[in-house]
Amino acid sequence: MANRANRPSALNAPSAAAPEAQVDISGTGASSKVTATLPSGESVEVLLYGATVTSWKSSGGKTENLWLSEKAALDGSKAVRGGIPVVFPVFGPPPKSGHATSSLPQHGFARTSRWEFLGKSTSEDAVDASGSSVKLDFGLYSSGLSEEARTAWPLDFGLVYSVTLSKDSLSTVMSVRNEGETSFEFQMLLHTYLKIKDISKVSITGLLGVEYVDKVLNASTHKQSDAAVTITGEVDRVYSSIPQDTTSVLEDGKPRFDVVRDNLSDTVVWNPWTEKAKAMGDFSPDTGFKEMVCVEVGSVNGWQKLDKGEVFEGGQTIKSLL
Ligand SMILES: O=P(O)(O)OC[C@H]1O[C@@H](O)[C@H](O)[C@@H](O)[C@@H]1O
Repeated sequence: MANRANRPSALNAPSAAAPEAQVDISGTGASSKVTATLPSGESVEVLLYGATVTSWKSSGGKTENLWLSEKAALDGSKAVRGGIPVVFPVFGPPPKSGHATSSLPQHGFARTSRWEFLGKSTSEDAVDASGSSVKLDFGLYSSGLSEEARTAWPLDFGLVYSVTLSKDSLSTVMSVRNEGETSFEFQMLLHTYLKIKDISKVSITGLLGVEYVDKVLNASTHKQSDAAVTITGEVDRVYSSIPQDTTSVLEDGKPRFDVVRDNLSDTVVWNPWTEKAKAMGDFSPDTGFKEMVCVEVGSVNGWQKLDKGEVFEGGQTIKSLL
């Protein structure tokens, strides 16, 4: 797992001849964010609140790949509507009672907690000497939780979330460590809002034959029988135990994104469509649902269990294929 001991490193430390990625910290308090830019112009922006990736630009900085609501709260007052909110330790509404997560809000506390920036990694495999990739690490520990979250989930854990920007891809990987005496169970998910041009031209592949729970149809279970998922109304599906690693998003039949899962077997496909979009106060514009689709990788079918000292690591690499 990513190790706290070898960070933080010096920001923008001078290196040999090759140009390095630029890493800047800006803003104050809950609005603090870390921005990394490669010498070739690609960039990523991460709000410390929730360690939420709010922007990822590829093609030399010309193409924004993530959808962010015009009314997303970026001041730490609520979870960000857009980008990549981190869901932990429970996905969706928690079990009503009888589970350690039962007193938590929907999607847990990671997306509404202030994370620590641990630094940019300087190890050779993490930061390409040519400046073509840079890895940023963020940490959240039980000691850093609000009193409310700590009371609701009084377990000792450490999360390290690594965001690696490369020329045409972004990797976001979470490491969960049990730092207490007691075992705990959790779910995690990376709630990625992909920016697309026109939802009517989007198809999603890589899910054929996979079972899913349809939250729009009373949580009934179905099997994906079409090779491509198209979206013509509200969609909220939890695909589980997916054998293939890659879920692809195509626009107009052309590959737009590949979302590659790493040690995570589930994927949620979500689009709120007209009514739900309108009903969300922080979803803007109302027609924004035409320009986004959430493809959310995670471990949300059942629970991951960690005993004392154990670590779980899982994440995604998203490739922008323009
Ligand atoms: O409004 P929230 O809490 O950010 O959740 C947004 C959506 O997140 C998705 O992951 C869920 O499957 C949906 O059911 C939910 O509506």
